[in-house]
Amino acid sequence: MIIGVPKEIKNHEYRVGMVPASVRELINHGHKVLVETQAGIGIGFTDQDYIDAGAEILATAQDVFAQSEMIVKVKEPQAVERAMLREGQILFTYLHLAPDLPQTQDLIDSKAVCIAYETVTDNQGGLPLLAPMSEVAGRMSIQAGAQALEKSNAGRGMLLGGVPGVEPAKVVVIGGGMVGANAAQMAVGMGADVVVLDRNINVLRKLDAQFGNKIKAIYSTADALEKHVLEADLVIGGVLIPGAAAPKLVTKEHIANMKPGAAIVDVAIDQGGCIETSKPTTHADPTYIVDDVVHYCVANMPGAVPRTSTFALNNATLPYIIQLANKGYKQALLDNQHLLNGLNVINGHITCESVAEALNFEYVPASKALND
Ligand SMILES: NC(=O)C1=CN([C@@H]2O[C@H](COP(=O)(O)OP(=O)(O)OC[C@H]3O[C@@H](n4cnc5c(N)ncnc54)[C@H](O)[C@@H]3O)[C@@H](O)[C@H]2O)C=CC1
Ligand SMILES: CC(=O)C(=O)O
Ligand SMILES: [Mg+2]
Repeated sequence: MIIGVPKEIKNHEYRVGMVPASVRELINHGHKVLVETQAGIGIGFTDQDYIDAGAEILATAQDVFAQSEMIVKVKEPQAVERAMLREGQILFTYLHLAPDLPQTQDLIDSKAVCIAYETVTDNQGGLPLLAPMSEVAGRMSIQAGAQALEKSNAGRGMLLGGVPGVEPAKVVVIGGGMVGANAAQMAVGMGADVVVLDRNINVLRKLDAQFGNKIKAIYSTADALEKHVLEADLVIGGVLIPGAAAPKLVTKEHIANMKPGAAIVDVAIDQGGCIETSKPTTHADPTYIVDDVVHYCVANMPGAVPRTSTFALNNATLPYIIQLANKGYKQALLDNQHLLNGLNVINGHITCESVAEALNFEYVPASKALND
């Protein structure tokens, strides 16, 4: 198969779909890899590194899209990239379609085969291609939140861990999954007072086993959420209903009643955000203020640490890229139900039920759409 790796074009996005070591694996399986010039330069990989791994370098994204049977990316395709997709071409990347009607409509119109990293599943009930970036974003959320709390950023002027004789900040993490557990780990390490809310009791049990009495793991009722959010200095939004738009758990009334200078980091912003006042921001201008509360809502947080993130992402995606390349999309999807769960759009049909529901499109089961 001919596999194409364009340079990412989202704001301050330096990750790349494949590192040279992944290219070498594909070449060893007998495939051809086309890489856009300078695609990896943001993390120190030169064109020569890709050539040494067996890739061919192309001058433009247009060339890569035109000549490749499968495009491997990191972030959702931007409008100019969507315009280059064609019928039957495989697109393997994050999509986050539920809050993004224009992208969804363009992918439907393209008739491409669009497989989303974030809805691929595994045997343990996890999301193996989302997990590594959730680890990164969860850990980063505490750094970002600590900065947002600084006075010069309009925060309350609090140090997360306090100092001897002065209370630490209260960090409230909503959603105790991959993002939430990693945020809690960092917040505990910095000496904050940490509460994690989740509505899955097994998740709360797991957190209890991991952290003991270093955190409070609380069942997430509307009551508990309101109490802890109003007491918080820093709120981390890390909930997910796979594929679906995030539920708006923190309302604009909550925000208005939070402490002046408190901060929120809405990591779930890529699925629309779990805070009513959230709107996506970029690394170039990551925060804004609503009712004296500092909002950080960057939708590609791992892009800030692209070296760590690209390797972590590639470690997870490579086996699936190889399956798709070796077998072709139809056989690879039919052979692996977990990869099939990643199929969001094919041949103009929406095959992810939660995306169809969020955007009012007809849902066509993947097994049916594959044979259309
Ligand atoms: N902004 C960014 O750069 C990044 C964003 N993310 C996003 O972060 C979000 C979280 O991802 P993961 O931690 O991997 O998901 P996960 O599935 O591991 O955890 C989500 C948790 O939310 C809980 N939850 C769902 N509804 C809830 C509710 N109403 N109240 C309390 N808890 C609830 C679930 O029980 C689950 O434990 C996703 O939207 C993901 O796409 C992930 C990586 C990077
Ligand atoms: C998951 C995601 O949105 C990211 O890594 O940018
Ligand atoms: Mg206020």
